[in-house]
Amino acid sequence: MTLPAHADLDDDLAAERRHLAASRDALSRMRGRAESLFSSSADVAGDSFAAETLGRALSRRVAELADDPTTPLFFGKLDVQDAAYHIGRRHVTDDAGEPMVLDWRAPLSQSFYRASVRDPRGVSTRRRFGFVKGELTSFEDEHLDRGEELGTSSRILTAEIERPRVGPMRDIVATIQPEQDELVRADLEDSICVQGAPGTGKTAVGLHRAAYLLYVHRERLRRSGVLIVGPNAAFLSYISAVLPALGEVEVQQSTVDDLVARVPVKGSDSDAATLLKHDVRLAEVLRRALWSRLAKPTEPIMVSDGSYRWRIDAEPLRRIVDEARREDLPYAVGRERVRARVVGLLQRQSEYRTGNSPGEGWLRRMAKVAPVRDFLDASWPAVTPEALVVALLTDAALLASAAEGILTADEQAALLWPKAPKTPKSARFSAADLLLLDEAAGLLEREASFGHVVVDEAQDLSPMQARAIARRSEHGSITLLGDLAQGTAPWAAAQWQDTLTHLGKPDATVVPLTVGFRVPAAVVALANRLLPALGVDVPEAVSLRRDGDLTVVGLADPAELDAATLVEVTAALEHEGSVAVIAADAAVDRLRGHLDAAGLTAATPGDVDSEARVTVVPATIVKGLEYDHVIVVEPAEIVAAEPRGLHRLYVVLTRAVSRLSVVHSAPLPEPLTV
Ligand SMILES: Nc1ncnc2c1ncn2[C@@H]1O[C@H](COP(=O)(O)OP(=O)(O)OP(=O)(O)O)[C@@H](O)[C@H]1O
Repeated sequence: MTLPAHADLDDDLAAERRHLAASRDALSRMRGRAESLFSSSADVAGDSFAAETLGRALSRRVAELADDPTTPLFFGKLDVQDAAYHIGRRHVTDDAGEPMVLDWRAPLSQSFYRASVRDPRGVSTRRRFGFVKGELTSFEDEHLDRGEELGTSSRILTAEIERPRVGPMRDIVATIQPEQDELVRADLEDSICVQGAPGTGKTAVGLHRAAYLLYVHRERLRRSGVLIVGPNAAFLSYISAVLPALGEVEVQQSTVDDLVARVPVKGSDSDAATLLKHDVRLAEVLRRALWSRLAKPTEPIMVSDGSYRWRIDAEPLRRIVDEARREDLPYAVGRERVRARVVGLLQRQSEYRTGNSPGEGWLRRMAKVAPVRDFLDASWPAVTPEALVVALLTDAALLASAAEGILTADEQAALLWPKAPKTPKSARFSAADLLLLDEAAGLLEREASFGHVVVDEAQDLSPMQARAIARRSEHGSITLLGDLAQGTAPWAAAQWQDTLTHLGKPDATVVPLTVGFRVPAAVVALANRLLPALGVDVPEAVSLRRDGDLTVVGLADPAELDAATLVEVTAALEHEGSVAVIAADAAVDRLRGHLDAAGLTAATPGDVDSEARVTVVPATIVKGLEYDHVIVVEPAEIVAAEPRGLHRLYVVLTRAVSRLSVVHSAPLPEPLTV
């Protein structure tokens, strides 16, 4: 890289700062215009509905144009032929509508992420800016036309990756890497599955992909919606600021549990029942139980409309039911189809007899008369998801016939409730029952489909959870993000193909990410010792980070654990950045109490606004999170706490951005000691 003379550098920097100041002014004028439109929207819109719609659009626009003074408006510049383009978080135009900053998602901006010496895409110079709290402080040029390319040795990239973490997750628009960019900008039609070791940027890629797709397919995706699914509330709040920072304020973020929460959870299950309810075989059992409700019509329908009597024989009724069944419609839709065809037959008889077409009112009345209703209730009875699930879990004979050849007698016994509720509505459903209810609802009626769904930590999806997501992405595409080595659920996937099939996207490509941006090499090396014991075939991560520290504190006496943890926490607080104590769930309260007694009030994960620098995190909810300094307390206890404890430990050990301390009194789990 050639360094320009000092004076030129200073001139350049001064010019860039002027451009930044001018862009900030321009953005503030754009926002001012949007605000004044917003405040007058009630006067210009014709009616209250239009005013509301317009008002919503404009207030969204105002929110999108918010300027965060602590983040730079642009982070890069491209010289392409004779023109220069600044690349930033959103478009900024001057009063004449000329671009001052290009949105990072614009087609031209792609070159910022992808241009290389081998494929310069017309770019002669790429400039990256260094910022401190929104102030432009430096830049770094790559003259691609002179064969200069920094790749991952860029000083600005390194600084960004090594920057201490505080608060919630931040966007990575300034430093998206070429292999990440390919995923971010994949076509809306493409469903992709990203297998990546811890800290390779899967979450970051998923969120940026959502923002990118919303930019390119704004209208379409605003109508159908974009959904982000994450493992728990703490994780969702950790990532919640990323999309708004990119100007996207309308993306729904949810856990799978919340997605299917049609009734409150009041009951619980045995482990065996839980496993079964997450098992894909239950989908078929439910399907059979539902359709077994159909009964062949044996009686004719006789209807009188006041003037005439009509009759439909059992035979044509049987035909109607059989035909509708063959059409493979959702159950409730099929029922309405049958009703409409019966009314159609009555209508034809009426036309034949009277020579006139009956009116709308007559048709509506016929659809509801008692004989038609009775016929439907007998041969295609109405049912709610609650009623179907309760029937299946309380009626041994129904379960036996629906599960024949699918579930063993023991499995059926594990599912049956000891006592039937008074009514389906009063049933005490468990968390796993919600999946059955959702499956049942999907058999009855089609779910509205999102345009795109991003699923994070997807290795933990059970088949039935995957099906719940499939129903919500039937007409859209998905981005599946995960790491088979981090699978901790009892049903965690051993290979992606099964999950993709349950998601209804068997043809999605599985793309690996292997460059680690979080965990320092020394810590990765420790965690990787667990990999052979995890029973999955995944590529190891290669850490970009050479810095970082690993300390192992072995104690003779378990009574010293808390005090030793406090010593590590106190030492960690000497450094900048966040500190987490991660321990087996059962040890969390004890450790928190000990820190508290020493005057250190720790935050809980998910409390992103907390002032506290130390967070005590139960091992079971630390997935997806990261902290500068992590103190892992008693790994053996974390492993012993659950069947897939080694996988959990792998997750726990890979949360550290800079430093990891392991404090233990029990022997370290075997794979770590080799
Ligand atoms: N291109 C990049 N530039 C700068 N930072 C990056 C880049 N890619 C990822 N990071 C950072 O690396 C860290 C890890 O990223 P992320 O959480 O997305 O990884 P992950 O693969 O989802 O990890 P896990 O498997 O543990 O959930 C984050 O702090 C993220 O901001």
